[in-house]
Amino acid sequence: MTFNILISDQLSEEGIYPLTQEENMNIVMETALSPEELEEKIVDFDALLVRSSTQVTRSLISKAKNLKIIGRAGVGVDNIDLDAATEHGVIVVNAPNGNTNSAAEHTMAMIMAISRNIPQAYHALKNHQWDRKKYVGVELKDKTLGVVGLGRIGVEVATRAKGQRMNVVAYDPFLTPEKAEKMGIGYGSFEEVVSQADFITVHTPLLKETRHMVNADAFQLMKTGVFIVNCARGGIIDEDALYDAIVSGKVAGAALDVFEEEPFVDHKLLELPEVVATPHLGASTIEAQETVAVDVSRDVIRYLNNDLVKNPVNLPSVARDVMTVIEPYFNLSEKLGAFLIDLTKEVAEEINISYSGDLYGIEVAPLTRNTVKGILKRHLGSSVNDVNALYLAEKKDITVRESKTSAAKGFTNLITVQVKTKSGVRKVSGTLLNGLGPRIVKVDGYSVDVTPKGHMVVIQHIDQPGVIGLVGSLLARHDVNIATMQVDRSDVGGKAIMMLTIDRHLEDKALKELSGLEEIKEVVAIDL
Ligand SMILES: NC(=O)c1ccc[n+]([C@@H]2O[C@H](COP(=O)([O-])OP(=O)(O)OC[C@H]3O[C@@H](n4cnc5c(N)ncnc54)[C@H](O)[C@@H]3O)[C@@H](O)[C@H]2O)c1
Ligand SMILES: O=C(O)[C@H](O)COP(=O)(O)O
Repeated sequence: MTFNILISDQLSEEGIYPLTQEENMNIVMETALSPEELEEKIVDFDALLVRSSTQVTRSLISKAKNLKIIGRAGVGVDNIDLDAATEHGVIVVNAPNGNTNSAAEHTMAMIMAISRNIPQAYHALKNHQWDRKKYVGVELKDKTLGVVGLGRIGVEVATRAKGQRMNVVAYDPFLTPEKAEKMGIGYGSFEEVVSQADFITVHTPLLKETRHMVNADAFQLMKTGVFIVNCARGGIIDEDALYDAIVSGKVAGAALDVFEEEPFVDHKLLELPEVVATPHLGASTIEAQETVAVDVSRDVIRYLNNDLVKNPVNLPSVARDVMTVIEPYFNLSEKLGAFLIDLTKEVAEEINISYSGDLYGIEVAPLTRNTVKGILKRHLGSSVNDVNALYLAEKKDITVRESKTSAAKGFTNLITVQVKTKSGVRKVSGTLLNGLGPRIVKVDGYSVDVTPKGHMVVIQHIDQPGVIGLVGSLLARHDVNIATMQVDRSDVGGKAIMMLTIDRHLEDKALKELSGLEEIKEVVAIDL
């Protein structure tokens, strides 16, 4: 089988050498495609290799019917819609180590450039101005460098700054006092770090939590005359707030390699003489480009040849033939988790997931992550993904157990999710029906048959004549159309369940009225 590989950003030719050596890889390099052209082109490709310039959007991924892997020749994956990739069963790999050194060196170059006005003085000299007075700088020795984000690059920058005899103080949620002591640096909260520093350099990824973390409030805390460096990601620093802080004299200078919107040719920050800038060159060295391209190329080859990849971003390392089998269950597994946690309305203390039938004997860890993601999303929002779902569950002291049985109670495959909360245990089972897609087939032991999608109402009631009619007419009074209805009971006149799918979200007023009916024990509205 031949695989089509599209390279849509400028990658090192030496770096993609491993790919070119594979007989079954057809490589196309097109680095000037518009987003529309890329969406048209991607249909035929099995792999897409990018740097930071290509925006790998949900729309692009949804058009990429054959796409199996996205390789990011670099670290930051904020240009890739990871959720969309995961949902479509597309694995994302990156090259997290290959450009660390180059980015750290570039950061040091920027710190040096700005402390001694080198770009400004050079520019003046090129314009025939010999001005020694204007470009008096400051020494780095004995100054404090505040490092925000002490990961791969942050550590390298801190180490180099110590070589310049700077004092280093860092903030990173994972930084322990022991690690700081071992590195010979100080540590503190974000506020403590930015208020102590003479130079501040950021090295976090761009996340919801880090977007504009250096904002007007942060500038308020800083020393007057502070220098700001960003060789990580545009958006970590609020550019408007930085502009104001430079104009007001709070910030003496800024060195920027990255920007909120890239690329650009005009930027208001560049009109300020205190700003030095490079066009996202942190990783642009011959060495880094070769290494990152080799790293992603090798992972693409591994994945397409059914081997485990080294640097997966959105999934645990799983062979492609396994992925192909479990991919159809992704939607079902997440929906079961989301459905169940909406049903309980409480925080999970324990999660048990059992896999039966066809799923016996298959690597199901990615499905477990996906289910846990569905459960945690209710309280933690979109910060949960397949990569961090189990980690976050552990952090919240939620026990996650996975089990398998070959018998699937009459179904060819069955996933049962059980959640223990402080009020008790609830469970839901789902199956993937051949050709018909996912179905919820059991809720708390009652049999149902519902597609886990859209707006639902789950009603626990007493099995007696007239209840269905009451529910139907109450919903009709609220202009809620019932699309489907399922009923099951424990025994005649005993406990029963009614599961409705409706055409729109059930408002609180109707929900309250339903809950007020004597025959009804519990009503829950669920939107999946
Ligand atoms: N300019 C360039 O060309 C270039 C080159 C390489 C990397 N980068 C960027 O540099 C950044 C760092 O890369 P890396 O390889 O060191 O990543 P990394 O994952 O090794 O380190 C990131 C660190 O940030 C920390 N962090 C996360 N949220 C934080 C928060 N709210 N506050 C403080 N710290 C937080 C993490 O704990 C982690 O230690 C990334 O944004 C990457 O995309 C830019
Ligand atoms: O995150 C990264 O690896 C850097 O920002 C490099 O991006 P680039 O590959 O577009 O130079």
